[in-house]
Order: sequence, then structure tokens, then C-alpha cells
Amino acid sequence: MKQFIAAAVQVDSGNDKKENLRKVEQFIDEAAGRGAKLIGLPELVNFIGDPAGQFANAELIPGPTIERLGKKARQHQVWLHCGSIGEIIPGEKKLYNTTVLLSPQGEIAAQYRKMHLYDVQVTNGPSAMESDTKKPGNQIVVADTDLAQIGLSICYDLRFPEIYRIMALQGAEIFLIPASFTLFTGKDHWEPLLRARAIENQSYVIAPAQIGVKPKFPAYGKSLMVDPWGNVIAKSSDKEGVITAEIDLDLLYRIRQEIPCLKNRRPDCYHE
Ligand SMILES: NC(=O)CC(=O)C(=O)O
Repeated sequence: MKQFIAAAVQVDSGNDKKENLRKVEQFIDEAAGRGAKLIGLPELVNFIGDPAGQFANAELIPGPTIERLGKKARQHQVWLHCGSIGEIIPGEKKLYNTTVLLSPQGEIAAQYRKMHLYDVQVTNGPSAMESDTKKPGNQIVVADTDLAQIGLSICYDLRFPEIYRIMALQGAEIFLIPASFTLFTGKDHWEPLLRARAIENQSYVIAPAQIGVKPKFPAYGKSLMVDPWGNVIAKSSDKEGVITAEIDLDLLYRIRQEIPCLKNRRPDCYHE
């Protein structure tokens, strides 16, 4: 489809999984009611809490959360990008931070495990050690859907332009970037990074975000949708809710034709 409506859901997920899913389902209903054919949810959508809670609430994929969201995808006949959830791998000590794309039939169309884990120590800012509880994925994923080619990534991945360039070269037209970005870094980095990824790869960016105070830091929110020219086409307020915007693949291919930077690359000169 060349033009369609997409939506990003912004929520304040906490340690009550039932309540998190109840809210998210309401926002999916709202987004579908506003005509969205592709709906994105934020990172760690079904649970955010302390490490013990992360393990207790992690799931196999498929598992209860994905099955429940699959029913919503089927009910509304939409592509539903489930943000991410903590994924259990039997026999492994750590979890994966995993995103799942569901088809309008409610089936798993693609799955991606966060590749870059948020291990940082920022002066006067957040310190986090995601690798204490999570293992990194190692596979770049571009999902082939009847709406568009959708490149998958999660939150801190946004700071690593390499994977977005590779996804664009593999055909990605939209990057879905669910996040729980910190307020401290987000106020300066979130929007510039999202716009940069859109401009340099001439792709749409849909970035559904967490809002609210999390155990380690306040989340920045400001879910964003950016077009391939770098214009912000939708932006959340500081509250939970849904934003929508039109995705226009004709615009994307016109921009790629007029400024052919994906074709004008010089990989023969790019050496570390
Ligand atoms: N929370 C994250 O994974 C990333 C983030 O907040 C940042 O990169 O800054």
C-alpha cells in the first residue's frame, strides 16, 4: 500500500502487567478507530520494574502477552508492532529484550532482539547496566509486509547508525523504534537522533515511547513520527495517548530519486 495511516502509542508502563496491558489495548482500539493500519507500542510495554520482577514477568515468545495482542491485531485487522517484552529462553540465565511484529491475522511476522544493551554511566544522569539481566541479540531484521518493508530496532540501538544503514540497504522503508529513553538524555538527543536516522536513510521513523517515572530514571516520552525528509509529522504530549500520521511511500521514493544518497555511497572508500 503506498499511503496509509500509522500510529504510535505512548504509555507509562509500571510493575502491574494486567493494568499495562489493559491500557495498551484501549490505545490500540483508539488507534484502529482513527484508521491506523500499522500500530506501534513502546519498549518493555507489559512490565517495567526491578530485576526480580523482570524475570518473574518475562515470557516465552509466543506467550500470553503476544497471544493477547495477537487477538487485538486480528480484531482490527492491523499490523501490530508489540514494542518489546522481556523474553525467556529456557535454560538461559538472562532475558532478551525482544520486539515482535504481528500480522493482521495475529501471527508473528517478525521478531528482533535488542542488539545494543544500555550499559552507561552518565555524570549527573542515568546509570544503567541492562546487560545485568539481558543478553544482546545479534540479528538485523527487516520485515516484509503488504504495507511496507519495516526495519526493527529498540531504544539504545538508535545511537548506532550502522544498523539503520544496513536495514535501508536491505530495503527498509520504515524504522520502528520502540523506546524507554531517559529524560536526561532524551531532552537533548532523542529528536535529533530520530530525525538523523530518517534523513540519512530517507526512511520513515515511528518511535513509540514510554513516559513516566521508572525505577532507575524518568522516561522522556515524546513519541515521534518523522518523514523521510526529516520533518516531524506527529509528536506526543507528555501524557499517555496515541499519535497518528500518514505514511506516503510515493514521497519516500521521490526523495530517494531526487537526492540519491543511498545510491551515491562510496563503500570502496569506507574503511576503519
Ligand atoms: N534507555 C535506553 O535504552 C537508551 C537511552 O535512554 C539513551 O540512549 O540515552
